[in-house]
Amino acid sequence: ESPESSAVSQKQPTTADWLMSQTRHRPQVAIICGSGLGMLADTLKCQDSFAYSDIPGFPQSTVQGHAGRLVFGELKGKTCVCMQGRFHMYEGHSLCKTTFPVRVFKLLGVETLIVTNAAGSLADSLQPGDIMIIKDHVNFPGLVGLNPLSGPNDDKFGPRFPAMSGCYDKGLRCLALDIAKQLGVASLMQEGVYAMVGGPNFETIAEARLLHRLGVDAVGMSTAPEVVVATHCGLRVFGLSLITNKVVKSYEDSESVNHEGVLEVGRLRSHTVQQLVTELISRMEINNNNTINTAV
Ligand SMILES: O=P(O)(O)O[C@@H]1C[C@H](O)[C@@H](CO)O1
Ligand SMILES: Nc1nc2[nH]cnc2c(=O)[nH]1
Repeated sequence: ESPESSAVSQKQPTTADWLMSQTRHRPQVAIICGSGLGMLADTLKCQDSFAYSDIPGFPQSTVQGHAGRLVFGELKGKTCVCMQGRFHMYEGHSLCKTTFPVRVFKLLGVETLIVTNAAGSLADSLQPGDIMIIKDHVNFPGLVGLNPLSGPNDDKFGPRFPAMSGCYDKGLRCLALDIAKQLGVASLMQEGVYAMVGGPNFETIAEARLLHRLGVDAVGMSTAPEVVVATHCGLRVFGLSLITNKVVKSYEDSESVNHEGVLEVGRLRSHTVQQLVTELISRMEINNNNTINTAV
């Protein structure tokens, strides 16, 4: 992955410069929309939007429910950029490509990254339609060396060996729980541990049981690499998983999960997720000192 990661990282400044030449917006917050959650971009005012296919250097989305558009706009006094569609490892992208936009966001001056995803629940306390605030993650591909930071370290962005404890900002997690209470949706929300697996197949029953025993609350196929790259370059991160299905853990259970069902739960909960994210952005503090020197 090394020669590719260097080639990919050389394109990020070009992409960021191109975007800055096309829009007046200078985003402070970036949002990555999970499967079926692309409507988060609809709340942005004074939008400038770009198809991924028109952005120099940008990878392309191939998954249903991921429109493939980057939307800039204003939300409650903050400037935001929203990815309507993310990149997954199972689409055949290398991990440095799946996380390409995160460093572009850093170069644009973004300070806070909000990641959202659709996930299956392993915890008995999480039902379809619930929203899990991500407290921590298990990056299964990362544990075996499939890591977007593999290859030469780019010191401009961060250190060779970044710490990952505390990568989901505690202040934002508390704020989100507070907002959930005010919105009257606290019963839908709890904190938990997300695990990323490679996909694209959903879990076998034996795999589901293994994840459950390991203390995983919800499982999906994304997010962890984005959070690793974001944490490496000093972005503050908030993450939430919309629980779209229960992962089948019993041989007696005849139910099975499918992508259409995942998208459907996204549609059903879109309003609540939108309200939560909007309030969070409205109430979060921004420092505005997040620039890095990209001159090499
Ligand atoms: O992009 P996310 O992580 O929300 O997408 C999840 C995982 C798979 O891509 C898909 C399965 O339905 O949803
Ligand atoms: N791996 C995985 N990803 C999902 N995304 C939405 N539901 C699921 C699930 O049950 N398993």
